[in-house]
Amino acid sequence: MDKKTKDLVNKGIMLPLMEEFYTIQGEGSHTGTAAYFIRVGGCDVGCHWCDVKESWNADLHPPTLADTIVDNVKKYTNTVVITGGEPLMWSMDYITKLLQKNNIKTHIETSGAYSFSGKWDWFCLSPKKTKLPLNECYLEADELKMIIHNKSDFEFAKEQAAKVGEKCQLYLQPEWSKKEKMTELIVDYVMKNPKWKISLQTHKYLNIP
Ligand SMILES: C[S@@+](CC[C@H](N)C(=O)[O-])C[C@H]1O[C@@H](n2cnc3c(N)ncnc32)[C@H](O)[C@@H]1O
Ligand SMILES: Nc1nc2[nH]cc(C(=O)O)c2c(=O)[nH]1
Ligand code: SF4
Ligand SMILES: [Mg+2]
Repeated sequence: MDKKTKDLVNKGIMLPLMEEFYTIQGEGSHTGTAAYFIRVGGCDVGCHWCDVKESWNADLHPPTLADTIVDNVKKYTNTVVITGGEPLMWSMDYITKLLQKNNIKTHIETSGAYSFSGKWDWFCLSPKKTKLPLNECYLEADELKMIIHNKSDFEFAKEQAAKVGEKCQLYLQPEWSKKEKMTELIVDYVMKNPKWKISLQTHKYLNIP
């Protein structure tokens, strides 16, 4: 990467773009809502069950101007979900300001493991044991989405819920490869602990991106 491109990526004016697609938000609070997804490359949180490991190496994804991405979004809808990889590895200030200037609602999917940036209409925090969220990210969470891969993840979910604000919505989502067993446990847990709700990866059941 030349120096000029590197500089633009550092400022968030360009982002390593893995893919962009118009689909239905499959998870969490906005499940069922049409949204344009922007998947940014780069992540070193290292979840062994991650369903987009191809995103991890940022060098494999071409630096793309945020202005070009926003022009694409405008053709489709008024809600964007920025995901990854780990979007907060990059400055989200430039792209989110530009999106909001164009009356596009900005949603993020993040582990919260990197410093907060951006202006968000919806902040979905999905903490990981391997690299915990920074305190500044807990404060921003509108939605806490805990992935349940084994029984001990319920205890981790409880600990993480103690760190978010009162208005934050709480979700338990079965890890896809363990979904039969974990969904059953989550159903039982939610009935006993009704402040939690269940989130399913509905796009995978629908066979859409
Ligand atoms: C691929 S991640 C990208 C955003 C960010 N790195 C994060 O983890 O929040 C998007 C969402 O998918 C969830 N996820 C990833 N792999 C999953 C799996 N195998 N089963 C269920 N959810 C998964 C993550 O926890 C996160 O909420
Ligand atoms: N339809 C759909 N909904 C999603 N919600 C969160 C996703 C993600 O990978 O961040 C995702 C995704 O990849 N597809
Ligand atoms: S933090 Fe997100 S993108 Fe990174 S490995 Fe975990 S699930 Fe995958
Ligand atoms: Mg996904």
